[in-house]
Order: sequence, then structure tokens, then C-alpha cells
Amino acid sequence: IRAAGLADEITGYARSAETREIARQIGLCDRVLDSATEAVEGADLVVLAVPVGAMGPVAQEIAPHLASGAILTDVGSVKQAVIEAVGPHVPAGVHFIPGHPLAGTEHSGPRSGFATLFQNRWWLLTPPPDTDPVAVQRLTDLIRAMGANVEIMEPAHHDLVLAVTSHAPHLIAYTMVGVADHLRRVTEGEVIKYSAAGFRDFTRIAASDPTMWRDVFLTNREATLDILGRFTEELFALQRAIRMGDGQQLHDYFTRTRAIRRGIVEAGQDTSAPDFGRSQPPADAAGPAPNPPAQKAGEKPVA
Ligand SMILES: NC(=O)c1ccc[n+]([C@@H]2O[C@H](COP(=O)([O-])OP(=O)(O)OC[C@H]3O[C@@H](n4cnc5c(N)ncnc54)[C@H](O)[C@@H]3O)[C@@H](O)[C@H]2O)c1
Ligand SMILES: O=C(O)C(=O)C[C@]1(C(=O)O)C=C[C@@H](O)C=C1
Repeated sequence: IRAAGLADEITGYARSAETREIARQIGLCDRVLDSATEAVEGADLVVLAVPVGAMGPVAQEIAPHLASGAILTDVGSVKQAVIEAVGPHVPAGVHFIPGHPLAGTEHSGPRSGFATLFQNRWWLLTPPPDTDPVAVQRLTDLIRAMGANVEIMEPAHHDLVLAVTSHAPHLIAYTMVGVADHLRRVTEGEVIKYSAAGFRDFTRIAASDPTMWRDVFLTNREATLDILGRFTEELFALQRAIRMGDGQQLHDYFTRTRAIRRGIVEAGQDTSAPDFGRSQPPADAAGPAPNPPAQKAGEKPVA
């Protein structure tokens, strides 16, 4: 917001004095206040950027201090749970427009943000049906001015799509690193020492914030369990193919997944070029994040 000169003044608050001090030192905001209620006083736009499970209590605290006509948004990775937790606290005259930028890294805290984080990334908004379209347009314009692409989505659909593209993959990464850790004694540290690129990607993802991800799984329970159920079925099918020596099945499967990947790259939607927008600021612009995998013939649709 600052890099694009989109606000007259940016105020901030974090619950720990240490975080507020770092934010002051690095000049993250124009003013860092010592309470959330002071930070939102008179603001045109208020952004909640706390773990999904903390959104409700924070919204309750600031609600009486929000200016009439203000836009209240959030960046939580799950949308239905945030709407349920925050919605009841939003005063009349305040426009609540839930949101989710599909951009981030495994790092947390005030030093982890960088000005190009949102460039060419999707930013999903899930406004309730009766939201003032002028307010939605204002927020959309601001997000686009930061370089992101905006899409409006139903909250339930958002949660299902993200279960496929983000939540289940994170759980799989956490699990894979956990398995490697269990094996450590057997392999005398070689698993970590000789970790190949694929596994290193898993370890990066598995270094993500435990509180954030605990809340994601607790609040997007149904969709994540649905996707993990499907994942487990596919995994068992491949496991059986390996056991039975069914090379054709393995080859057919990998050919299909390779085609999905190539389709993403050809559509200019690959954001996974060396560490793009993840551990470090991106060196160049790339397209928005890929869409979820296509449905297979005869498979029950996920939405
Ligand atoms: N990191 C990502 O990749 C990413 C991407 C998109 C969306 N998100 C979402 O953004 C939100 C913030 O994540 P982040 O990566 O900026 O995390 P962060 O750890 O950098 O910031 C979260 C802040 O919330 C504070 N906090 C934690 N528990 C709290 C509580 N109970 N009450 C009040 N404050 C509390 C922390 O102290 C911290 O200052 C989360 O909802 C997350 O799901 C994260
Ligand atoms: O690259 C990463 O570190 C991320 O996992 C970022 C990522 C994701 O793509 O899944 C994580 C959670 C979010 O809600 C949005 C973005």
C-alpha cells in the first residue's frame, strides 16, 4: 500500500510489544499504536491479519471503534469460519468484505512482508450477498493497485478450492517431513543431509507458522477431510500399482499429472519458478497461481 502510495496514513497494531517495536524500527507503518482500538480509530480501511481463530475476538474488540462507512476486511486463509466469527460483531454502516490473498511464505512476523508480495497473485474476496457494490469496488481497486488479481467467490467454494490447492498440500508436507524425522535414526541424518529439491520444498512448507496452520485445519475441517479422503484413495491406488508391478498404471497416472502441470505453465499461470514470491521477493513478474486440478471423467465433482 505504501509502495504504491495508496493511503494517506497507515496505522498498525500487534498484541506483543516486541512486534510493535520491530514494526516501528523498520517503519512498517506511519504510526504503530499500543491498542487495536486506537489503531482503527477514523480508518477508511481496516485489515485483520491474525490467525483465523483469533479473528472473532479481535473484531469484537475493535467493532465499537470502527468509523461509519469504513471497510473491514481480513486476509485469513479460511473464509466461512471468519464470516461466522467476525460477521456478528460488524456494526451497521461498516462494510465487511472478507478476503484472502493467495500469496505468502513460510515466514511470519513484521519483517516477513515485502512490497512485491502480491504482484500477479490472486486475491479472493467473499463478500456477503447484500454488501454495498461501491465498497467492494473500492477494495478491488486498492488490491489491483497493489498488483494483484481480484476474483469474487462464494465462501464455501473458496474453502473447498483452497483445501485442494493449499490446505491439504500443507498437511502432506508436514507429514512427509515428520516421516523423514522418524527415519532420522535409521538413516543417521542422511535424509536431511542429502535432501533433494522436492523434499527441500516440503521442508520449507513444513516450516510454516504452527498457530496459523492449526487454525486453518480446525476451521476448514470438512473440506480438508474431503480432499484428504480423495488423496488417500489415490495414494492407495498408486501404492497397489507399485506392489503389483503395474508400470502401465503408474505411467498413465504420471502422464496425466504432467499434462496438468504443462497446461498450467502454457497458460502462463506458473508461479513456482525458482522460489517465486515465496522465500524471497520475486525477481520478475509471473502469472497468478494455478487453478485446482481438473475433474477426472466419472469422478464425483468436488463442488
Ligand atoms: N503466511 C501466509 O502464507 C499467508 C498467506 C495468506 C493468508 N494468510 C493468513 O493471514 C493471517 C495472518 O498470517 P500471517 O502469515 O500474516 O501471520 P503472522 O504470524 O506474521 O502475523 C499474525 C499476527 O497475529 C498475532 N496473533 C496471533 N494470535 C493472536 C491472538 N490470539 N490475538 C491477537 N493477535 C494474535 C501474532 O502475534 C502476529 O502478530 C492468517 O489468518 C493466515 O491464515 C497467511
Ligand atoms: O508459499 C507459501 O509459503 C505458501 O504456502 C503460501 C500460501 C499457499 O500458497 O498455500 C499459504 C497459505 C495461504 O493462505 C496463501 C498462500
